[in-house]
Order: sequence, then C-alpha cells, then structure tokens
Amino acid sequence: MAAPMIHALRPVPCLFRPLYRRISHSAGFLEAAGRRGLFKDVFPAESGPSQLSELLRSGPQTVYCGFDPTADSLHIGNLLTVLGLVHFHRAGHNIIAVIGGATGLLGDPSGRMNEREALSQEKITENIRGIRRCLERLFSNCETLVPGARPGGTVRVLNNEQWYRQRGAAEFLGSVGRHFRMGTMMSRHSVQSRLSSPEGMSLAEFVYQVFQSYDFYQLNQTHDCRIQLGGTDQLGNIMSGHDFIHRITGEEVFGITLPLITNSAGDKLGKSAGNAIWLSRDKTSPFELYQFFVRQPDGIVERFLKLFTFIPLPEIEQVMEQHGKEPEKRLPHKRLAAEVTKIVHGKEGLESAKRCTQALYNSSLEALEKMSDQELQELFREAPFAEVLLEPGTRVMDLCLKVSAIPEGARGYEMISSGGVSINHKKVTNPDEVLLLGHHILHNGLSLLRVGKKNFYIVKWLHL
Ligand SMILES: Nc1ncnc2c1ncn2[C@@H]1O[C@H](COP(=O)(O)OP(=O)(O)OP(=O)(O)O)[C@@H](O)[C@H]1O
Ligand SMILES: N[C@@H](Cc1ccc(O)cc1)C(=O)O
Repeated sequence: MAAPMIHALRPVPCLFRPLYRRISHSAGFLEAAGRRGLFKDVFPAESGPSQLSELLRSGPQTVYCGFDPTADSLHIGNLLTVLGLVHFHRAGHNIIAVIGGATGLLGDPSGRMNEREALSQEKITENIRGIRRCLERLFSNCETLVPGARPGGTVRVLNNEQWYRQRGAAEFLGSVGRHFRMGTMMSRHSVQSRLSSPEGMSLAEFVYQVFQSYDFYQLNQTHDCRIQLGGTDQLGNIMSGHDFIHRITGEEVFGITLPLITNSAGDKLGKSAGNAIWLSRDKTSPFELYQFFVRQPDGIVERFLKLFTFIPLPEIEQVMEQHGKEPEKRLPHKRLAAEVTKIVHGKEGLESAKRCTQALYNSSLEALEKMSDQELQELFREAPFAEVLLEPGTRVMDLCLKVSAIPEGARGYEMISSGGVSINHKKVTNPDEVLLLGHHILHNGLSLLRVGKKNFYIVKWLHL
C-alpha cells in the first residue's frame, strides 16, 4: 500500500486565533499534555486555561469527544483524539466517546469543501458497529498494555441517537433552536467557508452545530461533563456548545483542541481526503500500519512519539539521542511503529506486523512458516490467492500453471529455467522438480510463489 507521508501541521485558521490561547502555559496535567504537543488550544481563551487547571485539580472530571459513523472504521487522525481521551483516563478522569448515530445523518460541514453523501440507515448502523468495535479495542488495549495509569476513571461509549430518539423535530427546534442566534451561527468558519463555495450549504449541515451543542449539554446534564475534545476543525462546534450551556445553566465548560494530522499537501488525513490509514485490520493490516509509522521521515518521528505513544518524555529524549548516534538503525521509527501497532491491534497484531516484516523484507522462511492465511493475504494484498489440491508428483511447472503464473509450453518452461521463479523466497530453476513438503510447501500448508520481481501468488494446499 502506498502510505501517504505525514507532514508538519498547517496553522490553525486565524479567524479563531484571538479567542483561544496556547495550552502549554497552564499547569499540571494540561502542561504535561502541552509538552507532548497533544493538546493545542483551550477554549474559552482568557479564563479557560487557569480555570480548567483548577477544575482538573479539584477531582475527577468527565471529558467527551464525538465520532460520526461516516465509515465503518476509525483512522489515525481519529486515533489522536481517542488518545487525548485516554490521557485523561490515565490521569483518573472519566471519559465518554460519543458515536454520532444522529449527527451522522446530518453531516458536519467543519473543514469540508462539499457536503457528505447521505448514508442509508443500514450503512450507518453498520458503521456504528465498526466504530464501536474500534473504540472498545483501543480503550481495552490502552488499559491492559500501557502501564502506569491512575485507576478510578470510567470509560463509556454512547450513541447520540439515544437522546434524539424520543424527540420530535418541531419540539426540538422550538425548545433548543431558540437559544441559537443566526448571526453567531453564520459567523462560524465552517459556515462562512461553505456559504461562499459554489455548492453552498444545506440546512442539515447548517444546523449541525446545534446538535453537537446539544450533545455537550446532554452530557453535561447527565454525566456532569464539562470538557469536550476535538481536532482543531471542531472548534466552532465546541464554541457553540460552550455558549449554549453557559446561556442555559450559567456553568462554565471548556473545549480542548488537538492538532490535525495532515499529509504532505497539508490536507487533513482522513476519510474525505481519501488518504486514511485505518484502524480496522480488514482495511489497513497491522503490517501496513506498522510500516506506515516506520517510514515516517526523521523530522517527524519525535513529534509522533510524543503524540501517538505514552512513552515518558525523558525516554523519548534518550531514544532520539541514540538515533543521533546510529541513524541507520531507525530505532525511534521502529519504537513508534511498535507502540502504535500494539495500541491499535494488541500484542498479537504487533507480532503479526513483525512477522510480516521479517517475511517480506528479510525473506525469513521461519517467519513465513508461522504466518496464517490471513497474514499472508494481508502481506501480499494484491496477490492472487489460490487453493490447490496437492496430487502426488506435482512439479514446479504444474504449480505455476495451476495458478496461471506462467504461460503454457516452452515459454513458461523457459521462465522457470532462466531463474524467473521462486518458491518461498528460494529460486527454483528446474521446472520438473517435484514439490516437497517442508521445502516448497511450508508446514502451515502454504507456498509463496513469485514470478519476476513483483508478481506474488499465495497457494494454499488442500488435502496435505
Ligand atoms: N487528521 C486528523 N488529525 C487530528 N484529528 C482528526 C483528524 N481527522 C479527524 N480528526 C478528529 O477526529 C474526530 C472525529 O472525526 P470524524 O470521524 O467525525 O470525522 P473525520 O474523520 O474528520 O471525517 P473526514 O476525514 O471524512 O473529514 C474529530 O474531533 C476530528 O477533528
Ligand atoms: N462533529 C464531529 C463528530 C462529533 C459528533 C457528535 C458530537 O457530539 C461531537 C463530535 C466530527 O465530525 O468530527
């Protein structure tokens, strides 16, 4: 898979700049997160950082972040916001991940040039299931595999459809809608940029911010939630929620933004840009995820170690020092890749990624032999997979013909004898050689056939 490169972040739109403040000046937990570059800004700007620090020191708080079910998996951009929640949980706070079963029907205009395609209810239900699985896996892996958390905080995954289900549209707009001022809604960056675009903006998108604000209010009332996290593109929606809650309850609530991860062209890494690195195995395998992080350029690896892992900062410093001495070993890159793969796919996923790396880049037979069908298919995603009946006396030539890897007749014969074919990373030059178990056929019942430089065929032998 051609993995997109990740680059330095674009500056946040300056429209909001006077309204929030860099988070790194606040104390304690926020300062620690600020030093990792994880939490970018806090809202409201002036009073926010000090009040928020005080609030966090006063006892466990509840923090939430939302994810719309516009795909059946989360991606690494979302991972950052999930890890933001996990940082709070590890510090003893309660966290809530909200899946936007309702908001997903509207489509958030934030950071988008055009409207999302409407999804059917069945597709949304399927996506909700996939995202829930991702979230639960991430929370569970962080809890069990990353030591050093302070116990106590709770973890919840909710679907915002549950608090809209009972409400009629007219009743909702009549009671909630009247607290929103058109002028303020129109001034949001997400609205402004879309109104001036050729496509314009639908009513569904326009009222999106009312729903996200109401979610925040709902969680404030039911779970005493006073903090919402989101990527910088979410600031407008978070500000609307803040104003709504403040107007109704008089209570101060806070927003924290996380930096947006972008590709080399400066586009947010995600679904819309079509460059997502997914967290579900069937979309991006543990091996692909691992390789994506191993391949990050030197200039970005330290920042990613701070953002995407829980490795303490002094240890990251040491790893980087070591890298200065032995850059060819790419130690920080491998550490980053291992930590993220473990968080996303667990210990087994990491082992699988390492096994695939060994099998592909180090031509390790031992690693190949331990691979499952699924791993081999993930490793050679584009490679044809064939199930072949093993008959006594099957020769190299027969195998190649059975999977249509070579043409029939003299040309195919010649391709083998001239050294163009290998089985399990070993060249086979005798077309009439009979296949042997443990040599051409691995003990896991598989053979990896290669013709030329790049044409791989995965063969699963039946009735061994
Ligand atoms: N590349 C990214 N970097 C940091 N945060 C991100 C990134 N992509 C998404 N997020 C954050 O993840 C949360 C959930 O995003 P959501 O899944 O609803 O949409 P999305 O992935 O941004 O969609 P799309 O990629 O289609 O625009 C939001 O807080 C969003 O800001
Ligand atoms: N609007 C967010 C997702 C979200 C949904 C519901 C919320 O309450 C909060 C956030 C996004 O598209 O990225």
